[in-house]
Amino acid sequence: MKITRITTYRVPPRWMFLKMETDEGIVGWGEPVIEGRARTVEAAVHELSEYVIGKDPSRINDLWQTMYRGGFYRGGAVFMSAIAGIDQALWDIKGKALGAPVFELLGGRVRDRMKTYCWVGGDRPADVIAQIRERLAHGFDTFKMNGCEEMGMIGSSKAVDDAVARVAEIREAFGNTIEFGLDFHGRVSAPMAKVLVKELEPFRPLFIEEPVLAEQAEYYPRIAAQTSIPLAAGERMYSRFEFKHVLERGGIAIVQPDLSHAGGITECVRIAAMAEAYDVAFAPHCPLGPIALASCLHADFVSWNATLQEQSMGIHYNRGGEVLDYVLNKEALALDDGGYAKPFTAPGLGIEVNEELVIERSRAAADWRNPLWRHPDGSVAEW
Ligand SMILES: O=C(O)C(=O)C[C@@H](O)[C@H](O)CO
Ligand SMILES: [Mg+2]
Repeated sequence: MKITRITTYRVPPRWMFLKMETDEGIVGWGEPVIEGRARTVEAAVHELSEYVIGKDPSRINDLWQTMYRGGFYRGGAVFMSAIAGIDQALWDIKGKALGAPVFELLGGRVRDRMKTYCWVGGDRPADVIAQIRERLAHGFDTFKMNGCEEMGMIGSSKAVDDAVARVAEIREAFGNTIEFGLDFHGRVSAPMAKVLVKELEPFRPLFIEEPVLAEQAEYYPRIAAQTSIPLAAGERMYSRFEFKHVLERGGIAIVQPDLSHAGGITECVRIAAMAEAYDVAFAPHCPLGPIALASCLHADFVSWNATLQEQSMGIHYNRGGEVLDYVLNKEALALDDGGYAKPFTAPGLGIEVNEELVIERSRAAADWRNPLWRHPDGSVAEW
């Protein structure tokens, strides 16, 4: 079998799908994207396709290594996202060619179902009580929200008190009947992370995500030393070679690589295995579309230390497009009571992409951009 063509489709709300065709008629789908830089990743996909077109799609490992090492320069968000989408499509093709779901090709399932969580609260966390109630009614009991709004390097007591009050209100309303993670989203400086974590300790959030920016990873062990709250990070780390330093230094209890940013299924299953060796949990980041989510779930089903899966149904970013819009066999991504995903039964990634809708919506796909926030003094604020 040979790969004959790679086509990319930028689609609302902010995703990109990749269609990989072969000379035997088997088609694979991937989701290479950096939210807000879709066109850049698209260019990288088509540059990397020079290594892929005409090749045997069954040789995933060699194609992966060729894309990663072949261009001398390597790593980073753009190229690792481009590799990720191509990798996902290769696994989709392999599964379809062999008539097996991808998790079977990776050694089979370690679990019968996978726990997922959903977002509440939006960019500026608000109305979280009402949104938790609404999601509870649909069977979810595990949530994530932004921990704060903009935060100065040395933030105000009001900003700290607002963050703590929101969490106190949640615990007041729901006690321990729900779990929730707090995403600091890179908005919090190292000094302020120490302040916030101390104030949040009594409310026991399930985890604190990106307690500081990935480029401040040396603070993870120092922050971990002052709190019992598990720290999570990984959405802005792009390969085993970045995660190894974090795992060696310690401090992170949950790694959250994104299957569409960190080299795809091939790389993220390896990252999960590395994390397991350090007794660190695996909880893939996935605020994206159905192909990314399916890829995550295959990695979850074969990774013993997979604990929680992010999924973006109903997330505040999904304007103009939702996860199941682009899936014909929607039941494949149906979440049972408690937000559990069940194993795929169809071969490959296990979802049937609605290609007609993808093509239609790609025709007028706006270029999504994240907001550019500024502090009161006019300086750029981390979003
Ligand atoms: O889902 C998460 O954990 C996030 O931090 C959301 C962020 O990744 C945006 O998708 C960036 O565009
Ligand atoms: Mg996050």
